[in-house]
Amino acid sequence: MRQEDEDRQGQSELLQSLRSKATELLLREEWEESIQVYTKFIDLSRIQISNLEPDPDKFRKSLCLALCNRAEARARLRDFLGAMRDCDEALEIERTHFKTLLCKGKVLLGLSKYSLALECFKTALLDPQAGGNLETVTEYIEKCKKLEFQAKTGAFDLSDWILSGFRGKTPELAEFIGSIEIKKCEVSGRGLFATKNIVAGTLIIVTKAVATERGILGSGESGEKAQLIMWKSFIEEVTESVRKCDRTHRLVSILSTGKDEDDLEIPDISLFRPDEAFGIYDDSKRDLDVEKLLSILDVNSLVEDAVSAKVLGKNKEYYGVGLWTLASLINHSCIPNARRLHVGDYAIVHASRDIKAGEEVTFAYFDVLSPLEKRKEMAESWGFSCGCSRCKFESFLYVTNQEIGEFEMGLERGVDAGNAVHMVEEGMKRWKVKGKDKGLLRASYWGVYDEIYNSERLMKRWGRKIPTMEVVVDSVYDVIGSDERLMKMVVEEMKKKNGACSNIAEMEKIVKLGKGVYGKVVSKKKAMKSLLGLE
Ligand SMILES: C[S@@+](CC[C@H](N)C(=O)[O-])C[C@H]1O[C@@H](n2cnc3c(N)ncnc32)[C@H](O)[C@@H]1O
Repeated sequence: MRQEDEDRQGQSELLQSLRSKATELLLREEWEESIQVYTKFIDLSRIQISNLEPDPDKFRKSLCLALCNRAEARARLRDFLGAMRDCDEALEIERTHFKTLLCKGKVLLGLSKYSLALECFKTALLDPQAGGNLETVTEYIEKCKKLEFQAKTGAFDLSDWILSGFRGKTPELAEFIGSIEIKKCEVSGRGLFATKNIVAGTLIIVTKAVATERGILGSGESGEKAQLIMWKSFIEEVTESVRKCDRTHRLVSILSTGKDEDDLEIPDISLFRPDEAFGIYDDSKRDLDVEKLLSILDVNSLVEDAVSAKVLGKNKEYYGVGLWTLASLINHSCIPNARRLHVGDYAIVHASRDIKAGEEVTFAYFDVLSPLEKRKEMAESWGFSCGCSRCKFESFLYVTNQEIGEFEMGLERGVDAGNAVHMVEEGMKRWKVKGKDKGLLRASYWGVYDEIYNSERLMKRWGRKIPTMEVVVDSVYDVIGSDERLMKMVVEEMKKKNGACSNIAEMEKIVKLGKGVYGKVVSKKKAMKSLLGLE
């Protein structure tokens, strides 16, 4: 045998063994290792092709398949950009390579690029291999259409999942940006502002996490330790996502570190739209400033079971922390108008009461059904001093009315809740607190209102001297929007009076509160009733 032929045979055997090894690793789901072996195979194949072997087509075909398989492994490791590059190279070799088109479509779906994904799946149908996989491709096509519709309209429907008791897979959602823009905010840095009137319950954004981490926290020292471990993995995950994707890097580096907020850039909202996103192939890996990233995570990470959020599905059982870039531009207010709903890795931000065009969209970082001093402490632990109009109003009221301080001291000594509510209501007449502002103080002293309306004994004694629960709930809703505690109070009252059924006006009120807590995510009445705990 000639030396040349021997070399060729040697190369061919080497390629053969690399391919078998890589396939085996892929089947064993050892993604990193299979990528390494496929890379060796791909490099060697390229050399063979450029050496103008007698049968370059044979090499091209196997190169196409190897690229496709490496793309699959990269996608599993969430290296979407690497996967996209492999898919594109494979498709240059074979324009309608079925497996590659399927993989590219799935990657594009992962990047929330629904229309491009749809094109891929439609092209896949042209391949003869599609015949045996028609059902899979058709399912993907339907999914792309559904997500594209959600992304355009903001119409999401979780009814069936809710009615099934959250069984099965968590629904996949589209990313959606409603009628909002990013503007300079008077209070601090930038914020999100409504560009149109937004009705309570309307979805404002649906956004996928850069990273999330969940776990079960015990109490005491072990709980703290578990939280530290979770935080460490969360930081690693964010670092990884930022390192792998230039777009994520860009979006995360826009976020506030809590310092010099007034000098921050004001990005255009389109930067956050996945379909308009810049260079999905541009992954010029940047050095990460670790200190900056840690400050960003400190200021912007959100916990899923926060007071202004609800978690649906199995994640409810865990403590979860995550980073949602667009939601990170939402400021805190003690008179918030929005809330979050967490479904899988998505955060759904919706109006918790009507929002006027031009108004800033805000949610509560901490419990705003608390008195001013308590709120100040909580804001401080978040690293800022709250500049909202409610804090300004209440600070002024405290300075001008010494009585309020004395009343609060009485509360600390454990004054009877009925007496306390009566004192606040009478006090508001002397302090000239009128109209909507009454809701602010009722929200501040919600604890005693809650106690009295939940106690038959106290209601018998004080009921006639204080406003009705409905009046108080309405006035608190007007200023802080819907809240689970308001909703539950009205539901319980209705159940006490009429059993599970109610008159239309009461039911409408409960649904309004429910939409404010959960957002408009159901089309079926039964599903809303189940969320409200009425079924
Ligand atoms: C998650 S960021 C919110 C967006 C931020 N304003 C920006 O420009 O990126 C949280 C930071 O915003 C500021 N902030 C949010 N709500 C505030 C409020 N009610 N009063 C004062 N500062 C606030 C604080 O500096 C806080 O650390």
